[in-house]
Amino acid sequence: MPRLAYLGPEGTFTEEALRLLDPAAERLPCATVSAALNAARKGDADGAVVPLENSIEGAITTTLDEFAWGEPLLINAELLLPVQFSLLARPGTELAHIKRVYTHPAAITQCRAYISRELPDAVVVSAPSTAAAAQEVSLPGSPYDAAIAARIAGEHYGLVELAVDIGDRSDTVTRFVKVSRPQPLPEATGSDRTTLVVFLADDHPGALLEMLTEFSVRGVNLTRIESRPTGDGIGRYFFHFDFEGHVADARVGEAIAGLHRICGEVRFLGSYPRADGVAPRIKRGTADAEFAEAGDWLTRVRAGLA
Ligand SMILES: O=C(O)C(=O)Cc1ccccc1
Repeated sequence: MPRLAYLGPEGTFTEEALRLLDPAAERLPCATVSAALNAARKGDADGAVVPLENSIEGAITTTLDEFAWGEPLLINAELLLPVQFSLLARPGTELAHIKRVYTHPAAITQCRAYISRELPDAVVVSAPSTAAAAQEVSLPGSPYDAAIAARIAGEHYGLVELAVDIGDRSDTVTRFVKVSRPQPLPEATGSDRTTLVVFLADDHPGALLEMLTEFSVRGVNLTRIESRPTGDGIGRYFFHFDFEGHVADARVGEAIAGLHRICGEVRFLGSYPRADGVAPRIKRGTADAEFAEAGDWLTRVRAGLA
């Protein structure tokens, strides 16, 4: 039974994602995304489940940066989870008396309209996770009057639900990934995604275009691109890419080998089945058989046989 670290404590959305990804896993709650990933790196856990992006606010930057800098980890599964937020408070609290709200930053950005409409004078403070916020609010001497978290977190920590489904949109989805220390990749399924981090060799006009060209000429469709600061000064960035396909696919392998040739460093972060099951549209000339046939043709040309 694998042991999986996750952003805890009990009752986070990440825990819900973990339970869906691996119902049999033993769960190791951690205080932060970094702590969960380090537990996987050090071997305290076999892997970790962390949030990567959501459909409103985009990337969870702590996760992106951890993947780029720490000891290498490989993503081996992803999950798309619809999330619903509740306003939770100690029994007896009235909406009118809520002055301090505690929750995870991703929940703050996804409940902006509700907060400004219903709690215009409340101070909203960032918590390590939604469940950590609910746990804190449940303490009798807590400086916070309410938490925004999953309904299940309210049940777990003995809070009452003052409002349900308070997200700005009811169709918000968060994408979670399961990672582990480097190990054999999941097999290609025909509906896969690959994730990479790329550092430039040097800054020059067209550097981004050159990277994109490696994908474009091989018919590889990007599903996410993000630039993140390297920390070496203003204007210094590295890049995160998600794209369709598995590294076992010829077009994907050739594209990332191309990036390896022209970039400073390419960190491979895994090929894994897509949660939505969408299969890529293969552009003419980019199927495995066409790459193989072109390779055979080149061999004949080089042998003076063509
Ligand atoms: O804090 C949590 O419960 C998390 O798992 C992170 C998060 C927060 C808000 C939306 C999705 C995930």
